[in-house]
Amino acid sequence: MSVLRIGDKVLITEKGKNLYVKRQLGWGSGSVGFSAVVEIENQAFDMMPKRVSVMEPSSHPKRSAPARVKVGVRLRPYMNLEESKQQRPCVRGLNDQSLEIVNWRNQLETMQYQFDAFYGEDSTQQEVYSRSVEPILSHLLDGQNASVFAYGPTGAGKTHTMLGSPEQPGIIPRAVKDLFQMTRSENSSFGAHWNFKVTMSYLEIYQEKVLDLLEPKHQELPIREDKDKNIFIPNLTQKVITSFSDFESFFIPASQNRTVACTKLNNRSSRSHAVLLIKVQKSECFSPFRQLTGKLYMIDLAGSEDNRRTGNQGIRLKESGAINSSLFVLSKVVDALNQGLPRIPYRDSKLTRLLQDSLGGSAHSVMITNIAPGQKYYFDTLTALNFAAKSKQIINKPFTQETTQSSALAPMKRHRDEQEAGSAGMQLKKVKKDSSEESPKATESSLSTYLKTEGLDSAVVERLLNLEKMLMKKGLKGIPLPSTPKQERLELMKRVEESQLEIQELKEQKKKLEAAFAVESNLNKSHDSENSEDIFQSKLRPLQRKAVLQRKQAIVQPLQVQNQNTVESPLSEFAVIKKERPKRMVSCEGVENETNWGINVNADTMEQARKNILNMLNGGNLKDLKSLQKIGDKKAKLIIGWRQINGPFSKVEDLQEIEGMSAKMVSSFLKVKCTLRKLEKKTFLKTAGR
Ligand SMILES: Nc1ncnc2c1ncn2[C@@H]1O[C@H](COP(=O)(O)OP(=O)(O)OP(=O)(O)O)[C@@H](O)[C@H]1O
Repeated sequence: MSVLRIGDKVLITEKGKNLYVKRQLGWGSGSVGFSAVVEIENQAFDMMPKRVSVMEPSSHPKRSAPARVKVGVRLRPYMNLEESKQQRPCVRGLNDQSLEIVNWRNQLETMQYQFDAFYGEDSTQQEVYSRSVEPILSHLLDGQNASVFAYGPTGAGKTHTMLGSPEQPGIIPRAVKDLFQMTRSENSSFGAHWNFKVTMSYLEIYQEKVLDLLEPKHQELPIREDKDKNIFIPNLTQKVITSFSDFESFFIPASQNRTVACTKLNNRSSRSHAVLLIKVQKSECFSPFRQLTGKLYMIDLAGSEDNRRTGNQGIRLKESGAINSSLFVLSKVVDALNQGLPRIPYRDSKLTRLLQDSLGGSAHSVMITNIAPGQKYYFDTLTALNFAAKSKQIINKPFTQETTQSSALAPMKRHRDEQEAGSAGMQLKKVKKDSSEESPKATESSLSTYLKTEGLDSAVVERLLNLEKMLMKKGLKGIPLPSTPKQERLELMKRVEESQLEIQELKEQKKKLEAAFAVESNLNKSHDSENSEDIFQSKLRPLQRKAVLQRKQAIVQPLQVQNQNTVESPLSEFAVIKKERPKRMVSCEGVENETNWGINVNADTMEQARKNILNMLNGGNLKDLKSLQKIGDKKAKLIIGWRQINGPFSKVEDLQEIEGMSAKMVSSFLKVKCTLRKLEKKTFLKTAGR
């Protein structure tokens, strides 16, 4: 291999495959060596995972050239004159790509670094933006991801670079403005060929918690990964924005939610990493109805902090610990990527998990490393420069996120997208729907919730009926189809059909049950009002008839009285008579007994009993009521409760209005069988004792 010079374009072909070359380079006195990627000439990534549309295989899968992480270094000016007079800067720019810093081991030497861009103290916001950021924005409209992040020690100018001020707007406002401009000009040059939908989300990672800045919630949000290894945050608020002023209306108040505090090194020091996500969805208006989705992450990292100098204590110290440890993991990730390790520790911190796509992932990434000029920042600056030098070796593998919709569904989906993008007044509702879109698996939440509860017996009828009502109201065609993959959509349709069948079956079952219930209650009435002979004419089977009879007899089975034809009850309301025809009885144990006794209740007695029971129902206390047969504590309380709400019972039948009181039970009161039994005992015992 021949000797290469910096900037040389290298292309080594091995068995028809292109490779790219890394080599060790040294600058200046040669005291520091670090590696740099000389150049990448590609076509070399044939083995890259091929993204296939989840809706329908795209006819034009697009792969992009591998893209190295681009690194720019920005040197902040001295912030006050005093400081600049007292200290000599420790860093010096050499040209628009390189700089040098004094070697602390040997004051006579400097260490030189080369990056994609170097921005000196006098650099403007516009310069940083147009050189480092603007070139990657076009990838978004091609359905690729991009990310820009500011890294560096506390107080070095990260927030200034990313956000800036109204007078000196930073990367974020400039990029958003340009994105809208780009969508407009794309349509003006190609006619209204594409429909654009732009959304934004904004979050912070504070003490290892992901928090929504657009709609702050109390709990942290989880980070998830879908089967295609895309990172997403379920339930993160997503706002549809149609203009830059729309963006500002959400972003400015949300920025106030970010955790900022005063430290010795910065009056407004960011205590969290802030991540702004802008998603651009581009849907083709005509066949083949392609849909391209590009995401732009703009990240203002919290600065690394040397707590001997920040003076941090208490909560500030805790925050600082979280910031430093996540930045430490970030540097481990970069090391692992550079060493080609099989395991990259993305999962070791929330920050690296979110940056997974930006470092070693699919995004076109730009890192702006901010450094400060003062001597007191020397070691922070050195650390930051070394991190930046390592990062620029990372190769990302961008791809185009393209799907093709079937022509039948595309206009429907487009219509829905247009509605969503067009009506600013619906933002809140949209957010909920849109946030779930972050997950390619998630579908319209209401429908999927419905499907999940489908199996529940108690709720199923009501839910199915609601669905049916909805279908009746709108008709299947009226329901906007969820933005799900085709297969999932077909499944949903199938389940709706099944649900309708189930509704039908349930309705039929309900009818049958109602009919059966009606028969049973008629039967009960007839049992209670007619004499036992009628039972034999009923539709009951012989064994059942026998059992009913026996039950009846068992209840009225008299006591120890024998050899008496009639015994007058001392209360004289009840006449206990001896039946002419002995009846056979089967006891519970199945032993046949014979008894001669039954009770006949005359009409007057019945009327009297009715009054007595009514009096007891209206005036009886808990204990009195419990003395009635089959009335336990619960039912007695219910009777008292009913009385308190509805006033006195006007007739004994009112009891049926109480839950658990059947017509049969009421009827048994009327026949006074239960009371009889108690009275009989007393009476006959007394009589027998006479
Ligand atoms: N290039 C610049 N030109 C003018 N002022 C700057 C520049 N860079 C930073 N500043 C100023 O320096 C101060 C610190 O900057 P900034 O808050 O952006 O630092 P930071 O790196 O975000 O700090 P932290 O990590 O603590 O949040 C601010 O007052 C900012 O306005």
